[in-house]
Amino acid sequence: MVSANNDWTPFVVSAPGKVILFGEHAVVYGKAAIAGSVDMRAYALVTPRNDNRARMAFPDIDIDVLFDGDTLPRLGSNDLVHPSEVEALVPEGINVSEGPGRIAILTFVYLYGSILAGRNEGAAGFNICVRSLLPVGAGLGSSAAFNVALSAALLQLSGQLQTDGSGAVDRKLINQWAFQGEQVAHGTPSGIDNSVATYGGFLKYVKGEASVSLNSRHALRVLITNTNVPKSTKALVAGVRSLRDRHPAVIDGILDTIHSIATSAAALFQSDSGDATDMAALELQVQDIIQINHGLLSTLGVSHASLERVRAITAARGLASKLTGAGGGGCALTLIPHGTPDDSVDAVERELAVEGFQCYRTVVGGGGVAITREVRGCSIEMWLRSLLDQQQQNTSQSCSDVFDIEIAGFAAFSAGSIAELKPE
Ligand SMILES: Nc1ncnc2c1ncn2[C@@H]1O[C@H](COP(=O)(O)OP(=O)(O)OP(=O)(O)O)[C@@H](O)[C@H]1O
Ligand SMILES: C[C@@](O)(CCO)CC(=O)[O-]
Ligand SMILES: [Mg+2]
Repeated sequence: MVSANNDWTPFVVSAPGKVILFGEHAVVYGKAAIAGSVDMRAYALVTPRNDNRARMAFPDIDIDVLFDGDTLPRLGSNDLVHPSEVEALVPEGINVSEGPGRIAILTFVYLYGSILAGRNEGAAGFNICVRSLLPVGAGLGSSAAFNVALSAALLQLSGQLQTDGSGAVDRKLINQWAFQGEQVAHGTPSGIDNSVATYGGFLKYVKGEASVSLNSRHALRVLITNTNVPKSTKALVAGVRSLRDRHPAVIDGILDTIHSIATSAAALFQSDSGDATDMAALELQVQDIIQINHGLLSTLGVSHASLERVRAITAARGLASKLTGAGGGGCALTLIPHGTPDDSVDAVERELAVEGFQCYRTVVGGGGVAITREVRGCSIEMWLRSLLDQQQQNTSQSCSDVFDIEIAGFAAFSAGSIAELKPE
């Protein structure tokens, strides 16, 4: 709990990005989807200050705002504000013009007003700085990782996060608030991205139902290709909605087929016996349905020439790819079947790089939201710094740009204070 004299110690919250294997867009209409976490995360560092002000620094999108605590909203449980109506709550003088910063500021103001309302009256203020290893707006759930990290940080500050005997935090509460944050950004998100960022792992998701963890015996190896073509998740989701409004029976048929793809894929992964021959057969079937799912998404109008280029390059080497996330640019996903020679994957990566695309090789699954309050033997800022240095070393060449930006921004953390990011 935050105390009046702000004698709490800094802490770090992190949450992963996600990759959708099957079911994007259809999941918005209550159909099944399959997704898992990726090993790129957003990190929020929270430090105390003594002047009743809240500083939010989001260097990845060039945002650094200092709020006077008294000007931020306090939303009681009776003040029902829909996330889409939050602009009216932003303190005067704060610029919320179009751009990535607009959504981030609106989300912060909404979550601050809702989560901290009435619970931090004695708190003297805090700094929150979020850095992410995820490309922003590329289909890997950067908004969900941001929302989960921000929600968990504010819940922790407000004293609402209960930990059980094993030290695990209340993920359900974090996920609920992160979903509200996603609504500020998208209007009608399905909730799949924030669920993966909260719980991690590899799961089947249906809106409004508890996620089902898929216990495939084999690690699912994928190549993610960022086409670097910017896209808007909100606009793409709205485009599919308008197509469905014009042709409800036709589009519902497509959404139902995508549902069948996701449910049969879930059954396939669940049936994985761990036997190598079975795995090869399973991967062949997964490759088939990757092609079919992409075809249907393309029919929904959410592919892009750059994504088709990724498909052609990978298909020439026998690998199946589909768009992942909202489409319209952003990222493609390629299954790397077990037994694919490393030099084939290297060659594909080189060909994709020639097109100006960026590749990440990863295994689907991994931990969800995590809060680090204490580290033995060093400050939390030093720990974060060395963790990021280590990740930089472990990451393939193609990620280096992302990490260079990352490490440069985090230099301020190792100095021990977020306030040193830029002079106020
Ligand atoms: N590191 C970050 N710092 C601050 N805000 C961020 C950060 N990463 C993401 N965001 C917020 O999320 C928005 C991007 O979300 P968007 O949903 O369009 O893309 P995505 O989540 O990367 O892709 P998808 O939803 O298709 O998986 C940014 O405009 C910004 O508001
Ligand atoms: C396109 C979509 O299905 C996935 C975005 O990652 C939207 C959503 O589920 O909210
Ligand atoms: Mg998003």
